[in-house]
Amino acid sequence: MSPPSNNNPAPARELHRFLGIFRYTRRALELVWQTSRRLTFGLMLLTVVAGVLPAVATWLGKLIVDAVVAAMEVYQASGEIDYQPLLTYVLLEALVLIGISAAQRATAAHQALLRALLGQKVNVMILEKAQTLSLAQFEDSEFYDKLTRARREASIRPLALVNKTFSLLQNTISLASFAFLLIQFSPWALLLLFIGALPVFIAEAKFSGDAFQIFRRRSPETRAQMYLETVLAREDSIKEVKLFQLGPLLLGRYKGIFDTLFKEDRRLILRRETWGFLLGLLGTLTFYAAYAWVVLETVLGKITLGDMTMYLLVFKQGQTAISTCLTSISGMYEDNLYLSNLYEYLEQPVPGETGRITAGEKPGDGLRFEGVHFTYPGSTRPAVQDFNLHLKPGESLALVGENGSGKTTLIKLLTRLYDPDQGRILLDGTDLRDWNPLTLRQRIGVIFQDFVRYQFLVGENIGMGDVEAFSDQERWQAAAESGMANTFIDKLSDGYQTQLGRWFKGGQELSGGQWQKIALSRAFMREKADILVLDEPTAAMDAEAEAQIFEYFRQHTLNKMAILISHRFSTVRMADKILFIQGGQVIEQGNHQELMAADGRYAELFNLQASGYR
Ligand SMILES: Nc1ncnc2c1ncn2[C@@H]1O[C@H](COP(=O)(O)OP(=O)(O)OP(=O)(O)O)[C@@H](O)[C@H]1O
Repeated sequence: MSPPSNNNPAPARELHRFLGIFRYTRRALELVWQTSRRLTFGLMLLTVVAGVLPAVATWLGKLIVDAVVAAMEVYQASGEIDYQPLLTYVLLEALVLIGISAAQRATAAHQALLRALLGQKVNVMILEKAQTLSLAQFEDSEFYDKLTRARREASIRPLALVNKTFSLLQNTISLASFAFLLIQFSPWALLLLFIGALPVFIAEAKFSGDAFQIFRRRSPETRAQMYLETVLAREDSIKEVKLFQLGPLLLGRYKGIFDTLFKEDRRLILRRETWGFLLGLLGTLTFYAAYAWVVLETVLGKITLGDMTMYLLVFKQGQTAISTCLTSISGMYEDNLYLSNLYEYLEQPVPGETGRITAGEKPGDGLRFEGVHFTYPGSTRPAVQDFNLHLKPGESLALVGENGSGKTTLIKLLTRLYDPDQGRILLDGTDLRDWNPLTLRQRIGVIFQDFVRYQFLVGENIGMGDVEAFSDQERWQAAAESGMANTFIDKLSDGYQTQLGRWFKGGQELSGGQWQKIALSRAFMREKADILVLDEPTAAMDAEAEAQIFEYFRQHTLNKMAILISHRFSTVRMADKILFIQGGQVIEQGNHQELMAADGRYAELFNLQASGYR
């Protein structure tokens, strides 16, 4: 926020801030217009019709009363009654009221259709944007807040804003037509109408601004509540919650957050409504002042009885129109504030992946890490330091080291989920940053330790490894054989067509090791990739299965580069090259024999594990 300046007094600044927030109205209108021109146009037309008709009805009311008075006079003088004009006016008024009701229904239908279309459009925009963002952005809690807020609120807000804009337009038209009628009584009456409404308007604007500030400020608490809801009611956490009896503890936290938020809400609601009532009283007082004035003028014979009914109605409806306008404006202000969040998210700068190279300068050179350093955003400790490596096609590499030593981070750098802070990574002699990101990703196949368990068919879960062969059943089977998943898949009720997971009807849950075999098969789908990485996806398998898988993996990757991360030294020993990593740095390297001969950390841990198996 800019510091207050002396020549810009506080109320002016407040007003500027208030008006500035309306800048999203135009964008919301554009969005709605792009969603459906026909529906938006229909809505506009209906708005104008619904805006004019109430004044017409009021005016017809006056004509009816005056015609009644005239007819009564004629009847008293001549004993005759002329029904014709009276019935015509009554019929006309009935038609106008039918018109108003039809316009209201049609508006509701247009709004409902637009809401559905717009909700879908905004959600797709949010999800498409998510595809362009970097992993770092997803891991940034502030950014994640923005995304959550955008998803939660924004799909309904644009239409709400447009509806309010139209309602404002409609009421302004009504108000103009009422003003046209009222000004014939007295311009002062018109002024009175507006002055009466002003205090409520100011209060509304202030309080809706406060409400949004609260909403924005408490976003971390709201997220904490959402998280607790997930933990308390999701299949993957409920096991622990039950067994550790965490329910009351977590529910207590959940309620605690609500109580704090509620106190703040209550204060705001009470202040808002009390001030609304007090300032609204001013409106009521002005109405009755006008009432007395109109009545007096009628008694003095300056206006007719029909005029009196009309002016009173105009004044009353005018007040309602003004207060609806004000509610619309303060609602629009609120919607605009929420939309600002959606646009902040949509306009989040996308990391520029500008590389175009599709073939390296030195084909066949393989992979090189040269003096690579990397620290995670927001962290002070480097996760990778001065890392050097050369891996040639046909070689296999194993990364070993304690938890948190930086192994996964190296893979994230290799796959460009992050870029190094210093140094560079080369593939076939060309910096990864110069490679076309799509070509690069096609050359790499990775299964992370937290691979995704897609709640899809078994075959599709494997097919995910190569989108071009997503539905290719023969390829699924070949990959499943390599990943050693075929034996248990054949025993499933629908084989490769079995639905996995518990989210959908008939879904079957697999064991941890079985899921890992599915993930491995997914890696084997990636036939075109020449760098294959397995980041501990075999931890849940028995040692024999893991050793078998790696043997198979090695045979299938003869001309490729294979990188595996494992805490099992019995498997690691098979690799051509082994790097022992500690604190993001290589402390020992060589093949198994060399490292054993060196008798360092590797040898120590290898012997420790081997003695465990004895
Ligand atoms: N997204 C992240 N943001 C910030 N720091 C991170 C992030 N991921 C990992 N780290 C930190 O970076 C360091 C290296 O983590 P990394 O995941 O690379 O370890 P690892 O060797 O793969 O461990 P493990 O054997 O447990 O899988 C750790 O200190 C960790 O706390």
